[in-house]
Amino acid sequence: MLAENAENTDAEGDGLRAREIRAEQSHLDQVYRRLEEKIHEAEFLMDDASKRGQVGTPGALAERDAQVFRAGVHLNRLNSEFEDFLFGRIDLLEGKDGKRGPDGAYTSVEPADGAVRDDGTAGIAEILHIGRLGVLDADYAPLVIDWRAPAAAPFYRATPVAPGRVVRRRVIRSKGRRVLGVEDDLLRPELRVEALEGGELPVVGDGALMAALGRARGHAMRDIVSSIQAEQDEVIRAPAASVTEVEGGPGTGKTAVALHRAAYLLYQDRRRYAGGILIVSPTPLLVSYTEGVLPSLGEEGQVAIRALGSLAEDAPGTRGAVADTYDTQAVARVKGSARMQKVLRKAARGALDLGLRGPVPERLRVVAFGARVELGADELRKVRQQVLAGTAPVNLMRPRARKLLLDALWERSGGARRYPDDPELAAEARQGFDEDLSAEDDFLAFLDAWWPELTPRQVLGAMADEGRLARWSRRVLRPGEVRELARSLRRLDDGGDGPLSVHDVALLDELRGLLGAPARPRKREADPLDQLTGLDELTTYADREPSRRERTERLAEERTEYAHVIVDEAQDLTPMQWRMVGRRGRHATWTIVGDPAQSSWSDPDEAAEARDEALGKRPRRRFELTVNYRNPAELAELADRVLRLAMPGVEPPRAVRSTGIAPRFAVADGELGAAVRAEADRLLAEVEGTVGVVVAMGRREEAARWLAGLGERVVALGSLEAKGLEYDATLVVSPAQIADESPAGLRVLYVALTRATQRLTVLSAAQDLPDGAGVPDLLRE
Ligand SMILES: Nc1ncnc2c1ncn2[C@@H]1O[C@H](COP(=O)(O)OP(=O)(O)OP(=O)(O)O)[C@@H](O)[C@H]1O
Repeated sequence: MLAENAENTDAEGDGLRAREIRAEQSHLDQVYRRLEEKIHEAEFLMDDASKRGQVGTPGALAERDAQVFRAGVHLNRLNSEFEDFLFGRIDLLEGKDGKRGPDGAYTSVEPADGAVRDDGTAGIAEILHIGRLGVLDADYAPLVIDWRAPAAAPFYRATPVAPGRVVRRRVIRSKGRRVLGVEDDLLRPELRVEALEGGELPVVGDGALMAALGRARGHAMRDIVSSIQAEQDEVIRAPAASVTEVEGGPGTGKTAVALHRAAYLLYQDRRRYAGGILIVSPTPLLVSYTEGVLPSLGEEGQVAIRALGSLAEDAPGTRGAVADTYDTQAVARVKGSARMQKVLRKAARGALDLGLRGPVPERLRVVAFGARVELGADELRKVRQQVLAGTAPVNLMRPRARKLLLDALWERSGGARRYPDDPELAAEARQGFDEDLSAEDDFLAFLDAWWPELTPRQVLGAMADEGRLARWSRRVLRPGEVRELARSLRRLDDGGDGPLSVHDVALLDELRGLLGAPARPRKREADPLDQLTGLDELTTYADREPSRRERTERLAEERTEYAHVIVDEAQDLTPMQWRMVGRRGRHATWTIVGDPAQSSWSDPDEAAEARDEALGKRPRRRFELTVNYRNPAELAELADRVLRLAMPGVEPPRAVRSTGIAPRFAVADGELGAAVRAEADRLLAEVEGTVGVVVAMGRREEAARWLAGLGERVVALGSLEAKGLEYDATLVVSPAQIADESPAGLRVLYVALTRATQRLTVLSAAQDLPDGAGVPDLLRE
């Protein structure tokens, strides 16, 4: 039965494989028995705690709550249905010293002096099984080591060149409680080794990595926990402090590494990262593609994966702001530019005069000391300018505006001259004057209308007026840029409501800072602890104690700062987006992954400056990933031709796989839509998994119509949406059109050509100038 799953056709190999699978099965059975015991323990603890009386000192109750919370998290993790709880094993030589770490494993990486005997034989001294969580048996001996524990590092790091104590590395493939297969790598082939169980150390098959890479793709990314490679492992386990920067070409595992690093950091210092880890992704498509990876590693809750277009969604002042539309490349360039800071600053101030919240009064009349006192338009303007000379956020300047208005009214009323010889009486009179006026409805109504509380959306909406925008952006934007920007903002109505683009969101976030957060609406939200644990049937001490509860609510609601920020596809952030992300990590440590050769931003220097500003003076640690795990060599070679045009001199990553299948070149002679559909259909027949059809951004909607009815395995994508994603097969439609769409078009085309794990078809239209073999001009050698 088990042997059915074996891939080895050789009968002897089959027998060996089946025997080794049985051995791992018996270990897995033992692990599950122990897990069940732990689950019962955790359930008992929860049950017991919730039954206990709701009395006691606040300290004791809070401690009990914490215990229940921990047990709940633990229980949830144990109960998760992992596809492969146990996935690895290493057989190790005796270590240099006999010390054991907290997980029960020996800590030494290097073998003891006598571990290899003079005659080239050696004995296995220790076996470690590696899995998603650590499990100890009843005697505290390790049954499974958590993949993030130091003792598990040799599983990922050992190579034949530097094997350390590792003799054999085994990848175990299991589903639920069943072991399906094993694949071994022998790291010390020169030795004759006795297994710990006796007999010669058996070795089954090879190429666990290749087997993993060849499997068909679905619409979700898988974790790579069983086959992380040494250079990737170094990034994942790099110290958390300061900034870790990772560069690598397409398919080198940058996104995968970033996600595994989040899980590693949580394991390493859970208390610190309770402050939250933010992962910033360029598109909602990439967010949904990667979302399942962390839960599969046993981690959720403390990690927020957000698309750039929804980063401001939870912040007070921009709540609900989510991008759902696109800008043209020209408009995106203006909105993303660092120059927008100046324009927005002027807009935030200038918008006070626009009557966005009702007519702006031109004079202020009050009655003081039995007489009418009035400030006219000129005086009001002067007061406004005086207030705006400050640096506080505009909405928070209102108390100062009130104070300066009262000063001016006091002056005008002659109040200052009434008590020339008695400063004490004068001060008292002034206080009475201020109190009387401040309580007057008319004065308050004036203040509301004259210094209205503005929202970021209102100000952004106000920028749709070209004349006004031209005033606010004088000497900053060119007239053509002003026209395009104003036109794009006409999607918004007078109040600023309407569809937002991803670049609008960064502008709103900037305006939020310039205006200051408005007063917080009072509302009861779900307890964050409940969301983490699913413990909603329990009430906790914190629930019953209102001030603590409010504080917890407020913190969760206002989480715009994180303890660690991970930026994926960092090469694409515009300067304004760097500012938005930077505001969320002012006190954070950072991991930044990206590939300059895939950048769709046209001014890399400007973006680099903004990135430096966001990261400040923190020291940086740099890593490079060099192996392409996604594209077969045949497809990578084609993409490299575009890389040479886009970024001459840049070294492409090394593709590790070859399928023997060259890319296909087709030419659309007649109607483009029919050709796209026919080629997509052809790819669907050739691969089991997904097919991505990449078109120029301007063709997205058309393409979706062309493919209608072909089923869920095929998706139409604009070139910029393809970022970070992968498909079994890709159809790239009109390389020339993709390349011509923006100044960074060649790099965007490079992204499109590097999405496929198996097959690639390039479909040319007339503008691609295909040669006799259908190879478009841009892709010829
Ligand atoms: N060590 C590994 N074992 C198995 N699969 C891997 C490994 N490293 C990467 N992969 C696979 O290679 C593919 C590419 O990984 P990933 O998307 O993280 O690369 P990337 O560097 O972010 O690519 P891009 O820059 O093109 O977005 C994924 O399918 C990933 O699962």
